[in-house]
Amino acid sequence: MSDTTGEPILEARGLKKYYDTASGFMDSMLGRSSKVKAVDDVDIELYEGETLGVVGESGCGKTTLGRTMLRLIEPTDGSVYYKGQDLTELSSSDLRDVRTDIQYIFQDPFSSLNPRMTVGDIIGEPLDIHGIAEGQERDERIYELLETVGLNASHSHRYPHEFSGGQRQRIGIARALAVDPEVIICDEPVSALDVSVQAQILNLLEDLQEEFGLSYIFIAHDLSVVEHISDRIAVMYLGEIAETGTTDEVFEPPYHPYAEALLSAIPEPDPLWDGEQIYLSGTVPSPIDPPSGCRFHTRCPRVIQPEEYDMPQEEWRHLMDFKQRLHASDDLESVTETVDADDQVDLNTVARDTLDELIRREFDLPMQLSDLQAEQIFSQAIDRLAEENFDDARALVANGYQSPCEQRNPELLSTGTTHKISCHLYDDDITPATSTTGDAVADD
Ligand SMILES: Nc1ncnc2c1ncn2[C@@H]1O[C@H](COP(=O)(O)OP(=O)(O)OP(=O)(O)O)[C@@H](O)[C@H]1O
Repeated sequence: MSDTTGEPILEARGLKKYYDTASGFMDSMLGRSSKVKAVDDVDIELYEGETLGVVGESGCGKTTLGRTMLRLIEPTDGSVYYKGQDLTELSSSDLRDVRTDIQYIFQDPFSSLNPRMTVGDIIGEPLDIHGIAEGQERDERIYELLETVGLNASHSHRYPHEFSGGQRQRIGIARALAVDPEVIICDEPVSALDVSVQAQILNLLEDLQEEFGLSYIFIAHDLSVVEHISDRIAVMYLGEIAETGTTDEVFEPPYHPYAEALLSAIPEPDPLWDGEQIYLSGTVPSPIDPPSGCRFHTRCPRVIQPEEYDMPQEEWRHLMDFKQRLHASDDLESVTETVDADDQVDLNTVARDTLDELIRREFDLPMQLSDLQAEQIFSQAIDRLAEENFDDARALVANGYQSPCEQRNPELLSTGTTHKISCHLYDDDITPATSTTGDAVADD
């Protein structure tokens, strides 16, 4: 178990990585580029001997965070401290020395090993690069490493294609161990493997941690993978940290609504979640133009209603979905894309009331919204859409249905000594229609 009272062994402060999407010289010259905000102002700490799980859906920036921390990718801004030393300020030769202390295990054991090298040379390469051992000593070290990760010394003469996925990941682990590191960043090391093999690799990593006193950052898209291996967890969403705390804190209320949804998606028979699975609207938005305010508001089941409204939470979520679809649509086909395909209505000649019904069906809204003011706005927006006046419909909905969550980015707020959540539900300045207390929020 880690000691989180001392200084972190590895720490990111205000770390940012914005990728430039300009595809060539002309794009750059003409200013035709935009920034992919893959990691956006992230603070995390890794303490000695602990495992920090970093979790989030595909595209949330986990790999970019892991690689930027080791400067395999250059950060755009911010600092990474290893034992107090800022890695972003090191020259490449000083950085090479530090790289023996911090190693990286890649997600895909199939592509991360050079197919033309023997296993012995793959594991021996870091020994050569860092001048750690040569000749007989090098061979012995390779045999020892192979045995440490559960393979045989005789495997050193074989090639990667002769091994299974789990065995290849063991080879990747042996290569990382060769330089006697202190920290290993494990980037989804088991997600390409069968479930039974996953457990073996996780056990191996845990055994190695104990034997060598290693500290891990363990990246995964699934909370169930990090549940047993992590001392602490950071949940990432669209380049930012949504929630962080000890594993127990993250697995218990109060929850960030995103973490809660990930938790509810853990397949049976995990006893930690006994509610229904929470389904999120849509997919992760583009990090080129992330949503305003809280980045999760476009999908959040608990997105806060304006104080003047009083309607069931699900209805409000569906109204927000309608608003977002309208924002991105220029024709009625896109607004009614699901029901339209079923009904084959001619939208060029559709009657206003039929359109009203189609849109309510598309967004699972009742024929009369629970809140009178919200209903009036909806009805006026349908009038405008029936006239194909998209601009006015969009403006009505944009002004009428505004969540406090869209207006400013929530801070990471402490809800316990080590537990932090970035969500306006826990922000005293904002009064949601539902209760603000953690347990009440989590249990309804
Ligand atoms: N070299 C690059 N150039 C431009 N955009 C990139 C680059 N690498 C990653 N991205 C984008 O940055 C965002 C974060 O990607 P990243 O791979 O870090 O996420 P992730 O959470 O690790 O996802 P996955 O689990 O799929 O690897 C994504 O939108 C991705 O498309």
